[in-house]
Amino acid sequence: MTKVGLMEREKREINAIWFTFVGLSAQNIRHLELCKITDFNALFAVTNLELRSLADRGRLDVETKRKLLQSTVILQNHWNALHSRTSAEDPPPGPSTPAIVTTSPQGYNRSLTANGSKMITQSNSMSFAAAPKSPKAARLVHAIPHKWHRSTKFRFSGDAVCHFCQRPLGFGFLNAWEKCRSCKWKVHTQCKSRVGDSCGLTPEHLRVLFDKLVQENNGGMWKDPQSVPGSRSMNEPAFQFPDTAIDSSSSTNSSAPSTPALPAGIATSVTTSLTAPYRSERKFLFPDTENYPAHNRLPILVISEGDHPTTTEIEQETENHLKTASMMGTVESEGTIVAVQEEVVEHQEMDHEEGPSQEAVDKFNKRADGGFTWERHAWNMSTIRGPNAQASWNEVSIAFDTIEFDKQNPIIGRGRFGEVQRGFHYGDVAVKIYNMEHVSDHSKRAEEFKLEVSAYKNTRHDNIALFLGYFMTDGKYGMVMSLSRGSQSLYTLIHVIREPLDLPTTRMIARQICQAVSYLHTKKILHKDLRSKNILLESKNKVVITDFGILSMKRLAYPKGKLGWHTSRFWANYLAPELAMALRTEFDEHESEDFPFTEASDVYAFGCVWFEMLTGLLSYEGELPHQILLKKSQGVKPVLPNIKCAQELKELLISCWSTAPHERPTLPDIIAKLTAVPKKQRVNRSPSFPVMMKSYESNF
Ligand SMILES: Nc1ncnc2c1ncn2[C@@H]1O[C@H](COP(=O)(O)OP(=O)(O)OP(=O)(O)O)[C@@H](O)[C@H]1O
Repeated sequence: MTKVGLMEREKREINAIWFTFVGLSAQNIRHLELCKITDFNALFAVTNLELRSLADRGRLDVETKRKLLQSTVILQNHWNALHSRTSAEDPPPGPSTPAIVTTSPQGYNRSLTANGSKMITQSNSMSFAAAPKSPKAARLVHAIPHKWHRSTKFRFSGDAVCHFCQRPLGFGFLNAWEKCRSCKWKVHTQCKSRVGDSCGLTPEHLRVLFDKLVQENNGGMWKDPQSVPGSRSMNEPAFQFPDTAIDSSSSTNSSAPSTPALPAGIATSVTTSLTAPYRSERKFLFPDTENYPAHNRLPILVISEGDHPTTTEIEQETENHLKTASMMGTVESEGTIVAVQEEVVEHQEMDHEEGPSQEAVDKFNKRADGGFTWERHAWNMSTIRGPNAQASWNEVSIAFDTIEFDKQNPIIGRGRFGEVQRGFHYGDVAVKIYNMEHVSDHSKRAEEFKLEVSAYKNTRHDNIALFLGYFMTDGKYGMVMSLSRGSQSLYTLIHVIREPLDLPTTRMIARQICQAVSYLHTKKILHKDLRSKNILLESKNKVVITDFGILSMKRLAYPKGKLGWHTSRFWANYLAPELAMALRTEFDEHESEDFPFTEASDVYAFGCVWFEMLTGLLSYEGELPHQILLKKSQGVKPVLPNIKCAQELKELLISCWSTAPHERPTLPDIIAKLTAVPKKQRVNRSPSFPVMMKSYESNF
């Protein structure tokens, strides 16, 4: 590849064109330039958080901010992929040994060719980063120093030009110029300092990358599968790996692409054009890990934007649906026309007459146990069906009109499956109104709702949101529960307020979570959606968990007619690898099986919450959901920043993230470990995302 140096002005222009292409206004771009984001290297040198705060300071609107953040991650992935390809396939002029840490799934470092480089990739084994020397947080920075050496050769010809300034290097001994041993660039000595630490990634690479990305997008909308749900056919391969000439499974000196997943189309074009002579169909895969089989291509996760816009979509659809239904009646699948009002009456009558049918209970049991792990008889059905079942349902039924809703400030928050309102029912309460639109058969909604609520109805634990009752009135399905003071979640505490948690508090909260989930497990209830958002802070010393037993494929697949699964933000971060693999591209509603949730998948999710509390970061922070799914399917684990706490606690985290579910500890084991570790420990969070990786062994 010919190397043409780009002047600073040109780099700046490319940067500006890129931002314009992403959708930033001239004012936004000026603001970023004033903040020293003048070229891609500068852009990549800031963390997501820093970029977010820059965007906030520049008053970028939510949508533009999102585009900026997403496009930066995607661009960086392309950049890394491009670098790993070109450095592997084109040496020279690529860097001879890019210092990339790659580790094996067995948990040891496969290679560490430091070589002064700071390029870091994610690892598929568990390792903790060494204590950072500098507190500067940075995303993956391409910073591989050149290995300059001063040439002493006599130059007979003056034709050769400086790769940086494009002026002749001159001839004879008199002209001072230097050559990089790795990438073979020749530059004037005075130009050397201006080239930067970008050995192996030349401005020409950058130009090609940029051209390709812009051309492929054809000036149109940013083609990110997450932001444009309908932009890609489900029949197309969802993602392609950048081909790699290095097989990391066999090489001991390999440079694995840190983020192998590239959006379809873009990935193909970039890699094809840049590396056509070396193209192979080989995919990057760690040994003994899985990948999505052809029949189960990587699914699309449609993520809520801002708070929960998908809920708004659902509400809109619901409203339209109800409007149409109230005017025309509802056409049932059998062709029967049922007036909506009659249907509501029917529900109300049913509420007080009987519990769910045996068939529904059986189906639910299958779902509750994931259809895989638990025996059907293990479900405690006495309160669902049995001699006293109806009495027990009546006991917890609350008349909707006896709840007073806060008129000033009714909504506490909205989630994917409904909204939570502040109310009064013989005391302050939280009322969660569930969206049951995913059950297309209206006559089955009440039954399905009861099955979901039954998980709450049977629980009494200090660390579980207290269920007070339920209602099913006028097509409203809701649950009344104790109002958590402050209505704050652990997520808000860690990621919004950014309250540092000391180790004793962290351990205490972790223990409470484990005790609550363990209690649920003894009741044969799986949480299925354990996340910091679903852990509410009752006080500084007490948490309660909520939102358990609700999640199902059916819920995530609603609304239909759109591609992909509709999930909350960061849902994929907590998903156990076996669940990620089970997430099919399409939902088949005739299939009774749900996700293979197990106790072990709850343990995996607990590991993620534990990680959040220890580090203040989300696992796989800053990565797009499809990348996370792909990594999980390949056994690539989250990068661990530096954490200074007892080894047992680190090991605990690692064991919770075991790829094989049976290798994860049980919750009682975790509680025992959390209790056993000496109390006087402090957590020193790393201020940054990974800095330099150390092997698993060196830490343990
Ligand atoms: N019992 C409660 N007391 C006080 N606040 C609550 C209670 N239950 C839920 N909330 C708050 O209500 C809001 C919405 O909760 P909900 O569980 O519906 O959605 P979510 O968990 O935020 O989002 P999603 O379920 O889509 O991930 C959250 O901010 C949550 O903290």
